Order: sequence, then C-alpha cells, then structure tokens
Amino acid sequence: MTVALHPSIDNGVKQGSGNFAGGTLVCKCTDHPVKVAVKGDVAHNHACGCTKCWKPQGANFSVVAVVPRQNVSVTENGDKLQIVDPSAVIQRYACKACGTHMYGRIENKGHPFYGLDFIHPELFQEQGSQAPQFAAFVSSVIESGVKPEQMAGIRSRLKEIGLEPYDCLSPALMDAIATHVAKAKAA
Ligand SMILES: N[C@@H](CCC(=O)N[C@@H](CS)C(=O)NCC(=O)O)C(=O)O
Ligand SMILES: [Zn+2]
Ligand SMILES: [Zn+2]
Repeated sequence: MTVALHPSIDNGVKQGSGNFAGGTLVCKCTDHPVKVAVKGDVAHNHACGCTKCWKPQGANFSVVAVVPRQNVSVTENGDKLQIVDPSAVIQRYACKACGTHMYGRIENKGHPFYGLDFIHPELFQEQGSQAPQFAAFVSSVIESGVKPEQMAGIRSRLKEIGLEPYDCLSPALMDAIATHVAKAKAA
C-alpha cells in the first residue's frame, strides 16, 4: 500500500481548470457551517508537512494555497471562528465546532507574504482551482509522528505524483522571501 499523503492527492494530482473564478469554502459542520467566499483562483498551492497547517483526519500533509486578503470574506457563521494561535505569524481562523481552519492571515505588514491569506482549496464547494505544485516542510511530518525511516517512501511518493519535495518552501518562494529581506535591509 502506498503511503497516505492527503485525500485530495492520494489518487494523483488533479489539474485545475485554468480559469477558476473563485468559490466558497465550507467547514465540516453539518449544522450552521462556516462559509468563506474567495474571489478568483488560488496561487502557490502546495502540500505542507508542518504541524501548524490544518490537515483532514488521517492525512500527513495539509494542502494549502494563497489568495489576496481582499479577496477573502466570511459570509456565514463567522461567530464560530476563533484564532488557533494568536502568537503565530499566520493567524489561522478555525471553526470552534469542527476544528477546520478556514483561512490564515498575516497581520505583520513587514512580512514577505503580507497581503496574502492562506486557505485550503479542498474546502471549496466548486471544482477547478489550481492544483498543488510542490511539497513544503516535508521533514516536519516527523514532528507529527511519522518515523524517519518512512521519509524515503514519502518523498518518492510525492515525486511520483509530481510534487517535488522540499524541507522548507520551494526555491521560487525562498528566493522571493530573501529578495524581500534584502530590500528591507537596504532601505
Ligand atoms: N517544523 C515546524 C515548521 C513550522 C513552520 O515554519 N511552518 C511554516 C509553513 S506553514 C510557516 O510559515 N509557519 C508560520 C506560521 O505557522 O505562522 C513545524 O512543523 O511546526
Ligand atoms: Zn465547522
Ligand atoms: Zn504549514
């Protein structure tokens, strides 16, 4: 049996339509679910192995992407949301009833990713948003209980489905962060 990564990619990565116009994220509650409207497609969608990103039951990875924060609005049952860890860089708003993270927001205006919210595309009611592009923080799954000897299998499975594994973010995103830091230092 192949190692389980995340239900939305375990049978292969499904490509996006290329013209996803946005949609509604819905939490797992059957009663009064939280709904969040997102305008436009997501970007930088990826699998994340860190312990902070929300994963569905049984998954070793989260699938998470970014959207401009002005494109995100809570439309229903926002009173059920609470911030998971107010001291984290990314303030993740989760449903108090079912635990699903609905969006994560950076409030530090100096952060390289300020202006982008983090969302989980599997929560879209609609199909067709951008597919995951790579896997980040892969080694961090060990912090959630994966045994080091399972890592070779996990990395090879990620590669098999077309998600290059990295132990931080992708080179493009790391370069973007470093560029931001260099400009801030020069200013
Ligand atoms: N090894 C750590 C890595 C955590 C981490 O740095 N996560 C990244 C990717 S989501 C991050 O940007 N975190 C900022 C935050 O969680 O606020 C863990 O698994 O907890
Ligand atoms: Zn809920
Ligand atoms: Zn993460």
